[in-house]
Amino acid sequence: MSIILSAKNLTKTYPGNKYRSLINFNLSVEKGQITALLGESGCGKTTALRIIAGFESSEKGEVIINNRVMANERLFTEPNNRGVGIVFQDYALFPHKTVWKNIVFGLNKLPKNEQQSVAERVLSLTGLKGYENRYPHQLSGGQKQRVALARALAPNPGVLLMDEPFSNIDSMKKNQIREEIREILKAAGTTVVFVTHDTKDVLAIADRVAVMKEGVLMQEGTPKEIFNHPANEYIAHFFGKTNIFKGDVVEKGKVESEIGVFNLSKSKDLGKSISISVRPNSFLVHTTAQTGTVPVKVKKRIFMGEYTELICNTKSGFESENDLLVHLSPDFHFPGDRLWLEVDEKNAWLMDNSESLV
Ligand SMILES: Nc1ncnc2c1ncn2[C@@H]1O[C@H](COP(=O)(O)OP(=O)(O)OP(=O)(O)O)[C@@H](O)[C@H]1O
Repeated sequence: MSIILSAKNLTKTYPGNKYRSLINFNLSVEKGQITALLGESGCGKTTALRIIAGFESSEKGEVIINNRVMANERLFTEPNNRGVGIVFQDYALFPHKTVWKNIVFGLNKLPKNEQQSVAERVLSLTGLKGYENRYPHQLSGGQKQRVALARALAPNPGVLLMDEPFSNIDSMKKNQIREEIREILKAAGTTVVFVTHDTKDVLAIADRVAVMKEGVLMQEGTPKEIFNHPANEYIAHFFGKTNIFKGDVVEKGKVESEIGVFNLSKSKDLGKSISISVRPNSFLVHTTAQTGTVPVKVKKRIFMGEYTELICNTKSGFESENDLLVHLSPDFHFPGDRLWLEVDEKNAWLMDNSESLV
């Protein structure tokens, strides 16, 4: 697979700020891949996207697109010469131009007949045939987004950059629109980097995800890898609900904790503290005490449709302040407020507490 986009050591301090908004940011994106930059507000994801697009400069490092160095310490290529398409958060459609005119706007270097065939291709790709003569105000949010996408795809960009593409779509429609967008992007074979703070966007459309915090890319991988094997507690929490238990390395390769004893593949110093992440649906749940189980007291049951969320107290004596989340099938009935939990080795993910950056 060939690398279409590579960002190396991008670093940014905005004028007047005492902190760096982006710190040694590295990313490689393969052809046809959809990569998400994920993180909470202010973590630097838009800054990374804007540097790749050429709307901001980096203090050091370089941006390479399609084997061409677009920016480094000596050179800077303007955004319109980078071969990137951009879909802005607010779509930035021209309000007084029809859908058709919005789409052909960036094609003015092509002869008229080619403009026509490209526009027809992207209209059909984005399911907008029949809407050519409408104005943006005559479209739904999802349709506007597809026009923005059609306009960005029309010049056949090497890389498409999207800033929070689903933030203006109401939540009822989001799932359907995410699926449509993924299908369009995959059908076009486009290489994409998009920014989001919503893990649901990532799980629905991304092939890979880069999780960021305070200007640093902390972990990069497939959504499944990051969900199952987060590098640290922050990522474990960010990527869906989880329970964190503390454990200690008691002998070489063994971690002892409140929720059980686990094997550790990497060698760690004796006495070292380890965090154990267990997703709420990963417990084996018993209604009676068994060896190797931990008793919990159920404080609250919340019906969530596909599952029931239990909020429990753990630790012997039930005095812990820490809530523990358990997801059960709504059909799982149990009398009273006591359950016994067990964690299978394969469902426990052990992390070094040092938040070491991967
Ligand atoms: N033009 C600017 N001037 C000064 N500081 C800025 C500028 N743009 C962004 N910042 C700061 O840089 C940091 C990262 O901002 P950035 O917009 O990249 O974050 P983000 O992760 O995209 O956040 P959001 O999800 O809220 O858009 C923030 O602390 C922000 O206040």
